[in-house]
Amino acid sequence: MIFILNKTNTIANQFLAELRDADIQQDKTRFRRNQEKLGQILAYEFSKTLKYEAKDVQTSLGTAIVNTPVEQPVLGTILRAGLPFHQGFMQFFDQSPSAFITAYRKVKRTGDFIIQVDHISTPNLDDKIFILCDTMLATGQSMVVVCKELMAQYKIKELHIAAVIASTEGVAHVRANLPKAKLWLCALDDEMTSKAYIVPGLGDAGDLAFGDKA
Ligand SMILES: O=P(O)(O)OC[C@H]1O[C@H](OP(=O)(O)OP(=O)(O)O)[C@H](O)[C@@H]1O
Ligand SMILES: O=c1cc[nH]c(=O)[nH]1
Repeated sequence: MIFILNKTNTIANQFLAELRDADIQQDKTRFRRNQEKLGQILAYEFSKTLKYEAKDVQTSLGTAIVNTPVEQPVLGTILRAGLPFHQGFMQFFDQSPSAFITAYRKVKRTGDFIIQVDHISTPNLDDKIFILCDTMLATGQSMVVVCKELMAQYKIKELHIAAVIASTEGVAHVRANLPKAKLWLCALDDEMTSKAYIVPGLGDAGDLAFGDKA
């Protein structure tokens, strides 16, 4: 299953346009805030797939019957670029626990890279619905390495992967290696540079949100 937000004309496209815009994205607060908004919107779309049960809510005048989710998903993100997008998910799933993973591209002398996972801090994911949020899904290698590491430790009930922008190559890599994962994207781009940056993409998500790395 793959859901792509910008296939439908909604206000989300304005946030996505601002996020990609090389001038507007110089405003770091707005850059992070637009990712939060897109995280909120995808969280809302995702929430339509949860199971709901009727709950009695006592108002000051009577009893309202409200359908509420049976369970909250566990959220997760890969530091550091994914933080604002994850924050958006957290604002809607505001009772969910979260997992944080440190992973980065370790470039070899040949120019190729491997994904180095340094640290995982997570609640128990056994029998949980888990949504891993990361801003960019470029080669898809970070997502696959991190998910495989978590799946080796836990029996995840449902795996969902959310990204603001994905490349077609990254989506193919995820599908080949994590066939049961469901994908939630804001946009899907066709190209990548030789250094595996998505084109047109938005540039370096981590640096734009938090500043250049030393
Ligand atoms: O699909 P992949 O090819 O594995 O690339 C995706 C990774 O790149 C981005 O992080 P970034 O490189 O901007 O790192 P940062 O969070 O440390 O800034 C993004 O948030 C992913 O974690
Ligand atoms: O396009 C890309 C690819 C990886 N990381 C980014 O920040 N941008």
